[in-house]
Amino acid sequence: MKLACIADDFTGATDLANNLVRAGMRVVQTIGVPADAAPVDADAVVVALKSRTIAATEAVAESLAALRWLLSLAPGDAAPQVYFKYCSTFDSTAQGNIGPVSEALMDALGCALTIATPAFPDNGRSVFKGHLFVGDVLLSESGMQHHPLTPMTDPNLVRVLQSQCTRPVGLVEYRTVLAGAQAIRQRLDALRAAGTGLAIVDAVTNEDLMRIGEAVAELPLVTAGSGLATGLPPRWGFAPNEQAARLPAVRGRQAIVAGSCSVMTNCQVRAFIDAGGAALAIDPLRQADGADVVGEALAWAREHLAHAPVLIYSTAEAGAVKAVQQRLGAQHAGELVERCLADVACGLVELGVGQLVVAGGETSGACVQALGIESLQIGPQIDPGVPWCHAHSTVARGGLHVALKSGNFGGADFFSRAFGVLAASPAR
Ligand SMILES: Nc1ncnc2c1ncn2[C@@H]1O[C@H](COP(=O)(O)OP(=O)(O)O)[C@@H](O)[C@H]1O
Ligand SMILES: O=C(O)[C@@H](O)C(=O)COP(=O)(O)O
Repeated sequence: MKLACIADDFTGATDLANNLVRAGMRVVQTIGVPADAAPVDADAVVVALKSRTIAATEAVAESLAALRWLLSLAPGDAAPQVYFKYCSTFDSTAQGNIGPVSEALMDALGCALTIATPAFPDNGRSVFKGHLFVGDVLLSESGMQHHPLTPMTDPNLVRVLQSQCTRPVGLVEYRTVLAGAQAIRQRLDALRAAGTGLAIVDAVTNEDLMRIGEAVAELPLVTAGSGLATGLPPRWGFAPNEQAARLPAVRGRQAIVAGSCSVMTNCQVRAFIDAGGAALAIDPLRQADGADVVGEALAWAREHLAHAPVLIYSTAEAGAVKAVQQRLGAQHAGELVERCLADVACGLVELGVGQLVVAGGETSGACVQALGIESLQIGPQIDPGVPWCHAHSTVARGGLHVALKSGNFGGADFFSRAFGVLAASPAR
């Protein structure tokens, strides 16, 4: 194993695994920390946690448990590089968890300095002078300022990360990144010598990520979005390999469950409905008042599933989310809706759904856990950062194809296009 990865949510984990697979690595992705330490035959292992929005102390404990399990797979001198994956929009709360988890991993690995590189150019995330851009706008103007759980109101990542860390946070500026791997290494050495613990690294293009990937070969720990994963595999001689994308043959009905309230998911829900798709909205306030929202949704789905994909969604615009949160509290509203959509996902699978798209990171975490999925095999990419996967599930006898879509990923027609991509890709 060359790379031991810990991802702070489930969509992020498949995003990372997807980039590694496309770069030619054999990847095993587990859901949570497995109970045993059976040998794993893979070049990279990704442990998916649901630790992005939980208390920082719990996120640290879970991440360290994942680290211990990963390192137990590779005893002796062959220590893999450790990769802490978080969101390309640096999603975090005022308490963390990017800073506390990064520092705990540094302590555990005896790592004096690590990098923080959320850039993912294929999805329009770039970092320049420490500021994160989503497409053409700053993070804080991208819609992420309204995120239900992790509103991002400051685009200056040095400042954001510093507020979560005890160690000093520095910056590797773009002109250094452009100058190449040696210049980046020298800058990192200088920062380490000056006592800096974590360095935000500017990156705008995939070539930048290649240079950074080469420069960080000696670091025991890197922290990043999934973009950096494209820059690491060439170092070990891996090259792109399409064979890695073959999954078992498709079966079953098609459904989408959406709990993301991100700008792009709102747009995708609208596009699906405008194209005549069968869609049903979940009302969190009716659910809070005790209505059988799950039962109603499944009764509706039973009527529509035979004909085409169905969409069941709680996705709403910022104003509507705020109104729900004012009545229920942000945390409680989030948990309530996640529980509801997880029950809906299980019910859909019991109704014969074999191809399931879930939109939203926390939502995916809740659904995947409820479906009793322990590991995922990565298949063909639908859009950058979102692959189809295949999983064994305690609810789906015969296996399940799932696509876990990060809130802001995918084109506007993602929901209608996703199933065609799966049908068109050669099966194993
Ligand atoms: N209508 C709604 N009102 C309030 N909260 C909601 C609503 N719909 C979804 N949520 C919650 O918002 C959060 C969205 O987060 P997530 O699923 O990670 O999406 P994203 O990928 O966009 O970050 C979840 O906790 C979800 O339960
Ligand atoms: O890095 C990314 O942007 C994604 O992999 C990711 O983590 C997105 O999180 P959600 O939007 O919460 O799904």
